[in-house]
Amino acid sequence: MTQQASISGLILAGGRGTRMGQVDKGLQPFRGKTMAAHVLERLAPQVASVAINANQNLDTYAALGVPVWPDDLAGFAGPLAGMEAGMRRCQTEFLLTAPCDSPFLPPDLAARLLAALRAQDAGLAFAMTQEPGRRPQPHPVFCLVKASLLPILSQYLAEGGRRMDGWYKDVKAIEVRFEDADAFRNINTLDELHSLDTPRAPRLAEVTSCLSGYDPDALPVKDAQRIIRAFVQPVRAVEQVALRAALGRVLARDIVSPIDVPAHDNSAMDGYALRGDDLPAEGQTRLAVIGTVYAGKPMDVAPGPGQCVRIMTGGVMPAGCDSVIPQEFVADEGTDAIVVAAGVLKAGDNRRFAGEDLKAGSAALREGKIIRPADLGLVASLGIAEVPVRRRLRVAFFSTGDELRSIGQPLDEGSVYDSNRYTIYGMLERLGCDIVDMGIVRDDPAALEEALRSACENADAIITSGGVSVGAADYTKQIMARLGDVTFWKIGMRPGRPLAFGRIASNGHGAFLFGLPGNPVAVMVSFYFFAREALLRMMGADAPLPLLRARSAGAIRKKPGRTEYQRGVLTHGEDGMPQVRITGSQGSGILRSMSEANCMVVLHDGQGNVAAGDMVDVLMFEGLV
Ligand SMILES: Nc1nc2c(c(=O)[nH]1)N[C@H]1C(S)=C(S)[C@@H](COP(=O)(O)OP(=O)(O)OC[C@H]3O[C@@H](n4cnc5c(N)ncnc54)[C@H](O)[C@@H]3O)O[C@H]1N2
Ligand code: MOO
Ligand SMILES: [Mg+2]
Repeated sequence: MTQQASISGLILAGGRGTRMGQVDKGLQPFRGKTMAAHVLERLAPQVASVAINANQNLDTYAALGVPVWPDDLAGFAGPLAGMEAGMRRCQTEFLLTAPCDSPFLPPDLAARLLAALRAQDAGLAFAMTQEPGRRPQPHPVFCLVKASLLPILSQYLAEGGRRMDGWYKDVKAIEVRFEDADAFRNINTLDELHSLDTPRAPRLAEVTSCLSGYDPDALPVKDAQRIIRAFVQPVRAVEQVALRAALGRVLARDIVSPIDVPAHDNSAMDGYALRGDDLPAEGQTRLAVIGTVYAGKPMDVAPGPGQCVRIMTGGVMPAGCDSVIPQEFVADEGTDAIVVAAGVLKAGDNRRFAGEDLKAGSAALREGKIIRPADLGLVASLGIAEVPVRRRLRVAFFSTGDELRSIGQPLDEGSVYDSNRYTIYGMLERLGCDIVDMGIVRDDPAALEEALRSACENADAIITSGGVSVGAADYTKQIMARLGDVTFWKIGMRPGRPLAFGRIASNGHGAFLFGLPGNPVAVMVSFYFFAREALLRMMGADAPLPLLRARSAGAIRKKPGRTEYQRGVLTHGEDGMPQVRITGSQGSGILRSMSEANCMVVLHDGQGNVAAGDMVDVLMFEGLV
């Protein structure tokens, strides 16, 4: 959806909320954020800017990062009073209103109302729907109005008028039919709100039924990844953060460039700006220097034929000039003339065009991008101080097993220190999640249930390690199954064969669950190849694993029919090409070889033995988020 530069959006949140028991409707939580935030998210991409009309809790609305305008009329005078306040402050030709309790409003609301209004040369256009066999349903608060009609509206209000359609007779008002009646649905009662606010995740069975030959006990890696991808849902809440704080966060909406970058044609070199027509075909020519342009100090001259201007890199090209000759290519003739030889420059050389980096109105960054240093710079180059990002994902994690001890505890016979919580901590931190470390949970059904419920009530996703294989004390699986829609897989891979995946719920809160295997290398491999992508999706980002190809330094034994992940060290061969060798023992409990590795060699399902010199897929650890 393109932004409509001629339209300002206004969210009408100025009511008393009587039907919701005097609560402020726009601030009611719905699917993880306030209703007004939903409306904002849908409206913002359609218009040049959005403001909110509210008469109470102004600071809370302002926290959404947009201007908040109360009615100018006293006493909760209804939606027209909000519209009036909006029209009075509107900087564009049109104002588009939408109520704060309509979180599903159509993504093409602005475009369609504007097209109809223009086609019929109307002053005001509002939405209507008609379901088969029912009466037409007008939706007058979804309204596009010419801001210039303000005096007519103000007069109607001053005379005591309050009805939405009461002033239509004085302006040319038209109805615009939309097909999807649900899109205009507003939520009037708290019950209705809560009944809609249930997760929309599909059932696992619905997802797995789409796979032919689905066998949870022999599931190919690609199928498991596909199921997980189809099942997880992104968090929807958006927050506006200062540019620097956006580093590593996921962009929630396209950033549209408000300006051309660069703003002017400018020089790419320190030299002389000249007219291409003056370049000699043979021999040499003499050009008079009529001034100097510094970067940031444009000069209001237009060199004529036979003239040029000294110019610095970044300096605005003077009118009529289309080329810049670097100063080292000219012969000086004092300070007021240069000599240019034939063949050293083509017309058009060393000129940077206005908008060649970014054109005003084009998307500089796309929604879903994880913001990197270059992106910070790009946004800064547009003069934008704050950006909308998805809220951080909250991930709770714990280790299971009676044999586990925490650092600081004595290591009695048969016990081991818990390392998984540290590797998981590291991987989650690098992903940029908010983490909740829940420690070690004993192999005890009540303790496990308590931990899973508490994780579920406090986080969007849960990661556990251990207890997902077939051992006698592995109660984890029973409890997980009892709390939700969870499946237990044996995946055709090594390491990381057992995996529990699904969604559990407790006291009305839901969370996605990844039950990773306990072995210290298996837990990391399962995280990288399953949980990582899923968590990124939940964060609103799409970041597939960055695999690259390298030559295998030695032979690797590999059975076809399962995916194997081998720890490797990637270096460069004598010919400078990437080359990988496998680290020592590949046992799934041996963390040392994981720590020595800088990458994993991915040997796919169908692949057999690898000979020295064969090319293989490699996943680098460095740079892996
Ligand atoms: N009969 C079978 N036995 C096993 C199978 C199988 O298919 N049939 N699968 C094996 C595979 S593969 C794996 S992987 C493990 C997975 O076991 P669990 O997820 O049930 O994990 P645990 O039994 O709790 O622990 C396994 C192993 O890892 C150590 N561990 C666990 N948590 C931690 C931690 N936080 N820090 C350090 N080390 C940890 C634990 O002490 C065990 O040695 O099952 C195989 N068995
Ligand atoms: O998952 Mo286990 O051997 O694959 O550690
Ligand atoms: Mg076990």
